This record gives sequence, C-alpha cells and structure tokens, in this order.
Amino acid sequence: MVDDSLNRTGASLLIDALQKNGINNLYGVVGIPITDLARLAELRGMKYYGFRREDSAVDAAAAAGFLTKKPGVAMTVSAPGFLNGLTALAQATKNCFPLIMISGSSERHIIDLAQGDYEGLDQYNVAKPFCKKAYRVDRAQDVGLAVARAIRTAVSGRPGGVYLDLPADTIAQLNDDLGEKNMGVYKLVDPAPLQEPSDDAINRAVDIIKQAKKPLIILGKGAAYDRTEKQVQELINKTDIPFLPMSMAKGLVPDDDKHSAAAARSLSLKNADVVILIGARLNWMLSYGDAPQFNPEAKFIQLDIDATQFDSAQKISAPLQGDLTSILNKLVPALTATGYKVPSDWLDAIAQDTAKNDAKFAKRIKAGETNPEFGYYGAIEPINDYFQEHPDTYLVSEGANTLDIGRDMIGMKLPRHRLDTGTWGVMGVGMGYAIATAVETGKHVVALDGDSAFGFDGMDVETMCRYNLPITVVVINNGGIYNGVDNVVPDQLGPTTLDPTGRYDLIAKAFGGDNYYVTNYQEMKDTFATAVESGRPSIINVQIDPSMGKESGHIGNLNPELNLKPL
Ligand SMILES: Cc1ncc(Cc2csc(CCOP(=O)(O)OP(=O)(O)O)c2C)c(N)n1
Ligand SMILES: [Mg+2]
Repeated sequence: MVDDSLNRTGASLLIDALQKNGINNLYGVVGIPITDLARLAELRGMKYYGFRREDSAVDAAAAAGFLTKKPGVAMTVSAPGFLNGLTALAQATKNCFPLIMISGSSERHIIDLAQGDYEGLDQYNVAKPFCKKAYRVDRAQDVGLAVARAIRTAVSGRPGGVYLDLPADTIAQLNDDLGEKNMGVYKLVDPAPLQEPSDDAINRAVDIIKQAKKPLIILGKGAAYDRTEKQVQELINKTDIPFLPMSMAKGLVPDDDKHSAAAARSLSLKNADVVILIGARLNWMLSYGDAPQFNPEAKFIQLDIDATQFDSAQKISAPLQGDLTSILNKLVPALTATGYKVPSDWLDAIAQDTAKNDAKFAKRIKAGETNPEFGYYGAIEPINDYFQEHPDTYLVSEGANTLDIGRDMIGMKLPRHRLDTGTWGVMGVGMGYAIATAVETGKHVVALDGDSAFGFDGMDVETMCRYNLPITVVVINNGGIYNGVDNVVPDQLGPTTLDPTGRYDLIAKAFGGDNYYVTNYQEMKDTFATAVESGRPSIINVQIDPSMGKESGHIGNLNPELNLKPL
C-alpha cells in the first residue's frame, strides 16, 4: 500500500488548494512551524521567495495582488513574525490590495488557558481589526474550504487583506475524513462576481453630468486595479472631460494625454461643478472634498464597489455601486449617447493654467541641471527622461520629498506601473513592492527611495540580489528625514538627522549587486539608463545637498507646528 499520508496533511492540502486556484508564488520568512511547509511548496512546483523581514514579504504579496488581481500569499511564523507582518496586512486592507497572510499559530486550548506556548499569541483575534476577515483552520479536512473562503474574501467586493491562522497541528494533521477523491480542495467558481448598477442609477448620473459646465474626473487606484483603462479612455475621448489621476492611477490614461488636469490641479478642483470619482475615496488625500480645495457648490458622482464609501465626507448626488468596469460599461454608452461635450471655456481655462504651471516647473527642472547645490530636480529628471523612452518600466517610490517630487516629475504612460506608499503613506514598502513587481511582471523595476525610507527595509537588498532581480534602487541621500539640516540644537544630531554622506550603494556591492554613486545631474544622466538596462540588481546612491527638502514634503500642512526657535 503506497503511503500517501503526506498528500493528506494540512500542508499538502493548503498547497493543492492554492495551486488549484492559480496561485503559485509565496512570499515569506520561514521558521517554526512553517519551514517544511515552504519546502513542500517548492517540491510541488511553487515559487517561494524568502525575505529578511515579514513586513517586506507581506508587502510583496500585497503588491502581487494589486498587479495580478489574484490574492498575493505571504507566510510568516507565529507571534513575532505574525506581528511584523501586521502593518503590511493592515496597509493592504487600507489600499484594497487582495492579500492572504498565513501565519503559523498555537493550539486554541493552550492560548485560551494562557499556558504559555512557544511564540504563543491569540493571533486570530489580534488580526481581526487589521484585515477584511480573519479565518482559523483547526482541521486538515477544512483546509480546502478555508483557502476558498480566504481567496473569495480577498478579491470579492472591496479587495483587501485576509488573515488565515494555521495552527502547527493542522499543518501536519492527516485528513482522514474525506474520500480519497474529494480531499475538500476545489477551484473557486467566479471568486469576484460582477455587480452592475441599476438603470436608474446610471440615468441619474447622466442627467447630472450632461448639465455640467466644468466637470472633472478623479481616478483612484481602484480604477487602476479594476483594469478600467479602455472604458476611462473612451469616456474622456468622447466627452473631453478632464481628469486628475491619484498617484497609483497614474498611467491609466497616459499622463501626457491632453485631457490631463494634473498640472492645473488646484484650479480644476476649486472650480469643478461636477466631480466624478472613479475608484477614488474622498479622504485626506482629497481634503475630504471640502472647500477651499473644492467648489462648495460641486456635485459629486461616485463609482465604487463598496456603497459604504458613499457619503464618507460629502453628499454623493449620484452613487454608482458595482465593479468599476461594469459601471463604466453602462455609464459610458449612456452618456455618449446624449452627445455631451465639455464646454470649451472650461478646457481653455485648464489648458492656460497647465501652460503657466508647466513653464514654471520646466524652469525649476532646467535650473536643477546646473544648481551647484545638487537637488531633487537634477536627480530625478534623468529618471523621467528614461521613463518617457521606456514606459514599460515599473516605478516604486517612497519617502517624502523624494516621493512627492518624483510623482510630479515622472510621467507614466501605462496603467499599474507605479506603486507607492498609498493611502497611509507607509515607509518601508519599497523593497517588498519592488521585488514582487519584478517577480510578477519580469520587467525592469526602479525603486525611487528617500534615504530614510530606504532604511526601513534596506536589508531586503540581499533578497533582491539573491534572486538576481532587475531592480535599480535609487536612494536620494539628503542626510535626513525630509532634509539633513533642520536641527534646533546645533552641534548635535537632531530627530531628523541621518548620515549625510552615507554610501547606501555599497549595500548592493556587499551582496553581489552593482553599485553606483552620483553627485550631479550629468553623472545621474550618464548612469541611470546603464544601471536599469543592465537588468541587474543595483543601487544608485544619489548624493544631494542636505539642505534640499521640506518638512514632510508636500503635506507639511498636516504637522502641528510648535514654531520652535533653534538655539
Ligand atoms: C512606517 C513609517 N514610519 C514613519 C513615517 C513618517 C515618515 C514620513 S516620510 C518619512 C521619510 C522621509 O525621509 P526620506 O529620506 O525617505 O525622504 P526625503 O523627504 O526625500 O528626505 C518618514 C520617516 C511613515 N510615514 N511611515
Ligand atoms: Mg531624506
């Protein structure tokens, strides 16, 4: 009798269930009790990517979810490993990225009697506030169903993070309760069912838009995630309605499309009389839709998969609930059938403001090429030039000034090619996001980091080198969080001070990657394409002047100012 007991273990059933549902990449940090589980996954043909810290691994799985629309899957050990992954689980849920975080855990009776297990923690209950749903699977026979539930929960409705609690006992437990044929593992049917809005809802929205004198479309990362580029481009081309992309929606419509209002952001928000939110939430990033940023008379139309997003901060005059593609497949023909076109004076106003702001920005960029105090503009212009020539390169970015100036300077032409710190502005997502992007797409990835941001997960440069991934990390070193000079007590290290001349690039060299060090525009211009085109893991350390950078970049207004006077 062939001993097929391994095939009936919880571990084997977990791997079968993931593979049967088209999931073949695992991101994690092993240890008790998941090391053999990871080995078995590799034996069964899955690709396991081992990281140096769990938040990077879970961030990687989250980015995989955003890029593929299938849940990314991360695995951690119990307690400390689980807790390290929790920030990334919460971040994925906040960003609506589909993710399943699986953590080894303890037997219920040991936890519930507080008997003090090795790395014992009530993870199932700790996880609940930080994810869309938490599930615990105590019996091997339930593993197939647990994976099915986790996948469906992660991708259906508003996507997000799901926690799957996997006690050590379940991993090795044999499933003797089901027939040889049906081990409880199956391929889900329609994990994320389409949801269409009613005709009434569509007509209500059309009636409002066709009266609009100054409409504006705001594209959120939800519109990028749901692959709405075809419908959105048609909507814009047929009506001429101008658009504003939020950062991870950049490229859904090419940033250089003539309908972009990005360079006239203030004017377009302040004057729009109808604002059409497509997968974008009226949260802090859009000043909750309040004046003075927005027109107090503006009417809001919102397209979202989750009705609870409506009226989160403003009255929504035309709520459209459903998956964005289904909504747009009804809305676009209904609106274009009316023959509606935006009045030319609105387009002219945006075009004039765009020309004025673009001219100012161009001057700042030009000056950056020769500024003796080398700064962000001279450092990032070569990156933008490269992306205009090679739009199928992916960009991951984090930092404050580095993030904000990079977002304004680097035009994207393709959807889902930019990932960044998202709704929460979490530092330390860069390496995980970059590694998963390289793994999932096979394309060249540029990770544009501030020196502080890079410090959160820089050890995963070793991971990037170990898998020999085509990632070019650009560390903009201004010697600090925001800059290297804001110090209130002279001659001592301040709260935002970092090493002003540190050589972050040598970290790549330490692990077999390539390293570059630039101190001016021309050196960056000569170096950047070489590094990316090499297809090798590398770090470019860009040494800029420590005086460069504002407190908190473009969101300094959020800081409670104490108006301190330096000594
Ligand atoms: C997990 C977490 N901890 C702290 C913070 C607070 C923060 C926001 S931005 C930032 C780094 C800014 O410095 P950097 O050098 O990266 O960029 P630059 O402006 O170009 O100098 C920090 C620490 C956040 N957002 N997340
Ligand atoms: Mg910095």
